[in-house]
Amino acid sequence: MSTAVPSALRVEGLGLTIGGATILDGIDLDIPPGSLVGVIGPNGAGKTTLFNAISGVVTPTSGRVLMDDRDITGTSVPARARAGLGRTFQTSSNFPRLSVLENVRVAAQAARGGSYSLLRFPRGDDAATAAAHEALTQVGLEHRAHVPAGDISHGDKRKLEIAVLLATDARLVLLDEPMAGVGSGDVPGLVERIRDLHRVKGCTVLMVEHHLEVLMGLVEKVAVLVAGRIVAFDTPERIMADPRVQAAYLGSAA
Ligand SMILES: Nc1ncnc2c1ncn2[C@@H]1O[C@H](COP(=O)(O)OP(=O)(O)OP(=O)(O)O)[C@@H](O)[C@H]1O
Repeated sequence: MSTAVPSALRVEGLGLTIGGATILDGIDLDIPPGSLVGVIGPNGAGKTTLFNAISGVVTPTSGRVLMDDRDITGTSVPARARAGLGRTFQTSSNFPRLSVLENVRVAAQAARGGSYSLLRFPRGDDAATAAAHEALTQVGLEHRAHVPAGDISHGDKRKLEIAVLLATDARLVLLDEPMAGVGSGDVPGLVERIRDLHRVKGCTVLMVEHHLEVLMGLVEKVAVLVAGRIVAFDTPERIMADPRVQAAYLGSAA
C-alpha cells in the first residue's frame, strides 16, 4: 500500500517472541528519507533485536518491515543489503586478517554487483579499489590502508565500518553503538563521519547509542525503547525533558 509521505523505513506492529518471552512488543516506527534518528533504552530493552529484525538477522513473529514503502519482511539479509540497507554491529564486524583497504574494497566490489571474493586481487584502476581509497580518505584512514584490520585501534575499527558503508550503495544505515569502547579523543571524528553518512552521502541513519550527550547533539529525533515497546519518539530536547523517559531510562542508566 502506498502512503502520501514516503518512508525510508516503516516498521508496523513488529513483534518477536522467543520461548514465551516477548522481546519486541508491537513496534511502530515511520522514518522519512534523510532522517537521523537515535534509539535509546535500558540494557535489554530490545534495541539490537530491533536492528536485527529490520536487517533480517531475526524473523519477527508478527508485523512488517518496509523499506522505501516496499515490504521486505520475508527477504534475506543479502537481499536487504542489495536493496540499500547497511549495518554496523556492537562489536567490530571487519575481517581482521584482511588489510583495511581490502575490507572496504570487498564491500565496494559486492555493492557493484560483484562477489565478496577475497581471491580477486585488486588492480590500481579497479573502480572498487578507487571507491575504497576514497572512503578511507574521507574517514581519515588512508594512512592505515595496508595494515591488517585486526591491528588497528578500536576507534579506527569504527571508522573502518563507516568507510565500508560510504563505499557501498547503502541508503538506510543502522549503527549499533558506534561509540562503544571508543576513546574520547576519537569521538568528535566519529561524529563527523556519521554526519558525512547523513549529509554528504544522504543516508537515512538510525543509531543505537548509550553516550547520550553525544547522541542528543547529533540526531534529529529519538525513539525510546523500554521492554520491547517504543514509549516516546520526539526531538532530543523533548525526550530529555520527558518524565516518562527519565523514569524509564535516564534514571536507571545513571
Ligand atoms: N536469540 C535470543 N534468545 C533469547 N533471548 C534473546 C535473544 N536475543 C535477545 N534476547 C533477549 O532479548 C532482550 C533484548 O536484547 P537486546 O540485545 O536486543 O537488548 P538491547 O536493548 O540491545 O540491550 P543492550 O543495550 O544491553 O545492548 C534481552 O533480554 C535479551 O536477553
